[in-house]
Amino acid sequence: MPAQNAKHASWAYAEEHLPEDELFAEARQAAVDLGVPSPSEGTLALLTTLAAIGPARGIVEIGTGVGLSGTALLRGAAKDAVLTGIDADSDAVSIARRLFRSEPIAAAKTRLITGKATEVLPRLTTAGYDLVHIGAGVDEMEFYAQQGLRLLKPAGILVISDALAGDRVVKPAVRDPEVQALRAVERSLREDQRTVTSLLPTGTGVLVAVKQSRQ
Ligand SMILES: C[S@@+](CC[C@H](N)C(=O)[O-])C[C@H]1O[C@@H](n2cnc3c(N)ncnc32)[C@H](O)[C@@H]1O
Repeated sequence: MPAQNAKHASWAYAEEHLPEDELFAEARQAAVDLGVPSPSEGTLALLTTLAAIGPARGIVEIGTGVGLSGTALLRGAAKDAVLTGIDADSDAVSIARRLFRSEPIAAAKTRLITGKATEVLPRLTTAGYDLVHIGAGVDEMEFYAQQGLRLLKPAGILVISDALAGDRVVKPAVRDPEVQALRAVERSLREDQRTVTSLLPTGTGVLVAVKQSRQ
């Protein structure tokens, strides 16, 4: 098998590492009907794993959509965790609310806010959270990332999903504003003395930055 094909086969194999349950399959269909993109299976498994570190108690999510990623985060988080989910689309928020109600782990652990992340984030408590997931469009990506670092406690985890915008970030000829914003945020987090980072090929790319606790 040529190296490129083998690499793709490994990526696909890793994506299917954790089989999805019926609840997620239904939520995926609701997302398709609404026209909201969903995180990949591998991305959801990674979110559950990252939330299990600590485990996370305070979680903020930008772009909760129909609630797949929020549910994945709560499956790994502490029993008394609270997820503050922000989404500008009220239809998506209604579906997320239903999903959280059908998921025993997520019941009563979510605070959903319908609104623009640029307006909601500044109102949240500095150093009050263990994990921030940025799963929304990239119109204000640098602002979201800086707000994320402000919200995190030391050793908190910042996760940006769809960090490779499909496969567009890796193509030098692609220079549209969305791709440029993702390249810029990758560089700024990598160069930020407060963080250690890793860019993973999971799903459509996941950038993970941990806010260092040592000075
Ligand atoms: C890729 S979808 C998120 C999917 C979601 N994580 C899930 O698991 O279902 C992106 C979501 O971000 C929301 N969004 C986009 N820009 C936003 C903004 N500025 N503030 C809040 N939400 C935003 C969209 O309404 C959409 O639901």
